[in-house]
Amino acid sequence: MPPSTALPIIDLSPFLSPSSTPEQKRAAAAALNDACTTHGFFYLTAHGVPAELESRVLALARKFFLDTPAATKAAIQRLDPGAAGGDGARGYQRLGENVTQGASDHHEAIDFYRPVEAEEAVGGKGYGLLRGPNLWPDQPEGFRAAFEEYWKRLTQLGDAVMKAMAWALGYEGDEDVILRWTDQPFWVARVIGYPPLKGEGVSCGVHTDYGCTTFLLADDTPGSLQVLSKDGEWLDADMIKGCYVVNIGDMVSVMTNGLWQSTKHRVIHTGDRYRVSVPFFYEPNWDAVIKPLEKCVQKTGGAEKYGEVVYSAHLMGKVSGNFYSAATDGK
Ligand SMILES: N=C(N)NCCCC[C@H](N)C(=O)O
Ligand SMILES: O=C(O)CCC(=O)C(=O)O
Ligand SMILES: [Fe+2]
Repeated sequence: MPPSTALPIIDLSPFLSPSSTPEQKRAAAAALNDACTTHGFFYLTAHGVPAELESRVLALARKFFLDTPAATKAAIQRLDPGAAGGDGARGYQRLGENVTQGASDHHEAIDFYRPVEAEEAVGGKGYGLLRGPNLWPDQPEGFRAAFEEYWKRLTQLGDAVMKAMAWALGYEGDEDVILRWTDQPFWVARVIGYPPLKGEGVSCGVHTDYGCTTFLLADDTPGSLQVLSKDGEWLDADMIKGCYVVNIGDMVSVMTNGLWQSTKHRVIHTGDRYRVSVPFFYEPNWDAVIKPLEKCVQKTGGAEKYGEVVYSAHLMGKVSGNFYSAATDGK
């Protein structure tokens, strides 16, 4: 079997449809449990997000990176917290500005987060980390409307997957034990452009995602995203038409007491095309205090392997180390 088909394809539509039976939900939840136990990565089919909307956001992302002037990108440049207009996290980041494991990533991107009531500006200038407004490009036409519509759909899909997780973990009659952590999900969305690597380097270094569930939509460039299997082998996770590549994040490792682990992955994009991807990260509430679920503790030997984790603290710890400082990198 070629490595690209090694990840399972699963259907969680019983959690999207109001007319499904408990049996259908149980079968879907069992497949999810399998996929999350074995890989932490899977393909999600029958997700109900319109293909037209998916093509539209991918095309707009490509246009933003390849067809807009440098000034359009500079106008929404990510700035360090405290700098005028900056919250350190939201906005455009130039090629090489994102850092993973101490090395520069060969991609450019715009990062967006769930909108929050902007904090008081720090010292009358900027915002605290992650507390500013999203920065929207004024081109291409229709960018904001399309992505807002897309993320609304993805938030609903994320809600459904959390329900499926609750069932899969034994909380069929008690979903709220988990859903209370995600009723105001502090989602993250990236719009990423990858010029091909020339020689050394990585497009995005090895990492795990931070929160609950990542839904990746990318163009059809093959052989870029790679997933580290439990036996230490890198598997290709190429896009399959009509499916998302889905993976679980660090907060799911905590909730499940390690029963399901967030899986390492990386992007190495060679070849001669410019690759575009638009991952949506469905995450816990900003102030969720995540801790191992009782039933998961029982299934994993009876001892808690993780203490309580405040999601915002985990996120800020990650984000604060993700960038070369815009103020000091001399550009
Ligand atoms: N919100 C999420 N999950 N973003 C993933 C970014 C991964 C790369 C980042 N430089 C890092 O080192 O984590
Ligand atoms: O672009 C991709 O294929 C994945 C990017 C990724 O892993 C991330 O941004 O967390
Ligand atoms: Fe990732």
